[in-house]
Amino acid sequence: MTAARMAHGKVTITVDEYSSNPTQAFTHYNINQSRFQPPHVHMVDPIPYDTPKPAGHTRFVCVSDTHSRTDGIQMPYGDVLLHMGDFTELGLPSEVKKFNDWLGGLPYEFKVVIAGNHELTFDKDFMAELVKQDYYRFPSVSKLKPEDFDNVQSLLTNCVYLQDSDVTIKGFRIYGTPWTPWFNGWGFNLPRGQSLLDKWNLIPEGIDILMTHGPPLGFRDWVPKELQRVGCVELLNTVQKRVRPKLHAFGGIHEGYGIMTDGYTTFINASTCTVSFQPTNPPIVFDLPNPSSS
Ligand SMILES: Nc1nc2c(ncn2[C@@H]2O[C@H](COP(=O)(O)O)[C@@H](O)[C@H]2O)c(=O)[nH]1
Ligand SMILES: [Mn+2]
Ligand SMILES: [Mn+2]
Repeated sequence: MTAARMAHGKVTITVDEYSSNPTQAFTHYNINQSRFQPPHVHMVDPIPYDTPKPAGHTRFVCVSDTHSRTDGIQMPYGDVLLHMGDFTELGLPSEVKKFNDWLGGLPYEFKVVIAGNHELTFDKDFMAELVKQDYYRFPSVSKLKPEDFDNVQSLLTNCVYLQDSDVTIKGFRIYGTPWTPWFNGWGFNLPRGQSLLDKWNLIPEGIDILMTHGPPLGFRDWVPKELQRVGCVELLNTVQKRVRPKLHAFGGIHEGYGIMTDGYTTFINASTCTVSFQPTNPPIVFDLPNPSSS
């Protein structure tokens, strides 16, 4: 049992028995529940950029994992830009400034950004540990003085930056969070299981759009070179059983670029960079009907 409806109607997610082995979790839930195959899930074709936006809709432009390689990206028409993290290589202030300048030149009415594991300077606990334990792993980051990065978020003047927080834009409630399962000890890494679930439990019900850096289990989370599923099981259960956003946008696994749906939530892996860090995957546009109160 990974989700229970309590007496007051609230759904509580608990740690899945397969949490620590997502490939095994995928196989188990697929064999026993067909959870990741039709009719429960489908691939979705991206809409062409010249598709007219339906009346009463907002057009979201999704990008992720641009890794300081924004120069050649052709950006399509839209209302709101969503960037799901890894906008730099190492979170150096110079990279953040360059990214912010790029954002400033884009025509969208709103731009919403979260960090990924590469935005090292945005993770204060990571920076504190880096100085103590692993001085030579990221020399250019270790060389920074605290005053260079203490306020690195403030360099993002051309967007709304979300970190375990939400914003309402054009009536859509959007929540953003940077955490991913531990992998090689980068920023915003946490162990699978309760540590990550504690972060997902901060996501309020009633969110329309969820932005995470990494994928949930089973949705655009396949790493071919390792024949592994690497999505987070607790994130999937939180999305499908508790929060139920209309759109879950992420990146993180560059090879997983693409769109799927479970019939209610659309899952977009918008990784711009390929596995070889070439920024060649086009931005993905997605139209959502405006919430009725806006
Ligand atoms: N087996 C896993 N591979 C992973 C994981 N997270 C990322 N990756 C691989 O690295 C690239 C690039 O990721 P980045 O964060 O360095 O930009 C990604 O496309 C995967 O191939 C993981 O948790 N497990
Ligand atoms: Mn990346
Ligand atoms: Mn990443």
